[in-house]
Amino acid sequence: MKINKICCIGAGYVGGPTMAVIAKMNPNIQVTIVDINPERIAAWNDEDLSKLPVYEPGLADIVAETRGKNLFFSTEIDKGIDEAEMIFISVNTPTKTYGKGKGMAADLKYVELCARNIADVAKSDKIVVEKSTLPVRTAQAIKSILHNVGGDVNFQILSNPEFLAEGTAVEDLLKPDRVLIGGESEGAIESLAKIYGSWVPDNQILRTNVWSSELSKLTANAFLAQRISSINAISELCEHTEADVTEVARAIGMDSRIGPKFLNASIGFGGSCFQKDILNLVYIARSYNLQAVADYWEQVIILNDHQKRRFSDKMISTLYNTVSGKKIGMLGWAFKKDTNDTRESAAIYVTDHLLNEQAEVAVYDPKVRKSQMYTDLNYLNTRSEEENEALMTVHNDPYEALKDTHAIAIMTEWDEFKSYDWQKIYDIMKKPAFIFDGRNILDKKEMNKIGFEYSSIGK
Ligand SMILES: NC(=O)c1ccc[n+]([C@@H]2O[C@H](COP(=O)([O-])OP(=O)(O)OC[C@H]3O[C@@H](n4cnc5c(N)ncnc54)[C@H](O)[C@@H]3O)[C@@H](O)[C@H]2O)c1
Ligand SMILES: O=c1ccn([C@@H]2O[C@H](COP(=O)(O)OP(=O)(O)O[C@H]3O[C@H](CO)[C@@H](O)[C@H](O)[C@H]3O)[C@@H](O)[C@H]2O)c(=O)[nH]1
Repeated sequence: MKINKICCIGAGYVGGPTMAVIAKMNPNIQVTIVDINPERIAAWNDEDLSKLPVYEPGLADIVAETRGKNLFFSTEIDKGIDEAEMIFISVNTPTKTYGKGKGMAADLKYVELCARNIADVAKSDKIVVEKSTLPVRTAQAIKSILHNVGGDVNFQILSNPEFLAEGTAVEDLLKPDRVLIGGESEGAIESLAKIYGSWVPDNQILRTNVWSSELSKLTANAFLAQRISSINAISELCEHTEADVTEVARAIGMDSRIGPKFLNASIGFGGSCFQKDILNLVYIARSYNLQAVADYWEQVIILNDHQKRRFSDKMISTLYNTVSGKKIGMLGWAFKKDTNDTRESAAIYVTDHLLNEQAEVAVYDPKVRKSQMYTDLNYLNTRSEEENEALMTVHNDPYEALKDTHAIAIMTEWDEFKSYDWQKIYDIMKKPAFIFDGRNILDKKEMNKIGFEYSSIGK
């Protein structure tokens, strides 16, 4: 099928950047991104590109180049579906917070709503592409909905999971390691492959069956997260043995079978994907009664929770077993650098733990909005919104946040933190001045020379 018009349902961290790059690389295809959230669409349409709802290096330039030409953002979902030959479903698939599978399974209600919406509106044949991360065999459910509600319109369903990482989304989209397309219909697969083919070499466009494609996405995230939990487990052992986790990571990473990437010990992984997708994998394994498989992958999450917890526990024990009434400066709230996304960020959990111990937390992050930080904390429901506002302050200036603090916790590896005037920071802190570097970004010797009590992960 020749594709002239694409519609993407979901203008989020995946839909926005992915479609912007598809539009840039395919100037003859009209791409419309639709969403039920009018504020989000208004932000994507904002003249002021600094107000785009997703911050990603390089994204604003691509939006500036394509928006209004062949890239459009709209709340008119039905119109978008009706006009397009190919529809991407790129809505959120969070962990269920209710009912069967609560806390484990992916909540597919938004995906199902999209399928029903497409079935209701479509008057001509469509290729429906699963872009959201979905449990293996979801395409079956989408197919069943489309075929049972959709009259005599012909639907082809493809799985095309997205592998971009936040903070490097544009780079990842422009130079993907691979593009994965799972499907039954060769024609539909090739229609989508042609779109990617305008910038991705054909040997990097992998064609598989639908189920392999769906399962590969969960598996890729499980393997990546497993590497982080593995090195984080070793980091704790390093702290007891005078081994240095950075040296260990370098030593093992030079084995070409292991490779050097994704071996940075940290405060624990965050982000909207790893935890959600592994919990989903565990849930799926249990649903097939594969207990050993489920237990194996669940351990990745258990270790990650342990890593976050032991970081705040170590802060408290080092600060003479009490942080009550002490001001703690927190550098970074985003789950990693170069993004404004805070979903599942370790900073949220560490702050909550410190507030339970009656600390006062003063936060600075270069890209995350104050309102988002309070939303994240309030979502945990640990204490009232008023209490959270009284105990946690948010600052636009890092030096102001760090003034009169007893300790600093580095939660995100933002580059700018490395170039701060650490002598000046030392001077404005209470003494002894402690730094807990959850990202291993500062130089221990330099910090000790200034006078800091410095501790990091796995050293
Ligand atoms: N964030 C990432 O880096 C990333 C990377 C790869 C894959 N994924 C997967 O991609 C999917 C989307 O993730 P995201 O981070 O973009 O989510 P997101 O929450 O940023 O965006 C989802 C958007 O979908 C919209 N939406 C929900 N239901 C809708 C409906 N019925 N009609 C129209 N719009 C609707 C929401 O309003 C929201 O704007 C998830 O399945 C996620 O697991 C995410
Ligand atoms: O060596 C490392 C690498 C990462 N992290 C942390 O792990 C989390 C996730 O990082 P990253 O994977 O870079 O970002 P995401 O945007 O969550 O991307 C992951 O999740 C996406 C959503 O499914 C996938 O598309 C990507 O391929 C996959 O990398 C962050 O908190 C990082 O700080 C570490 O602690 N150590």
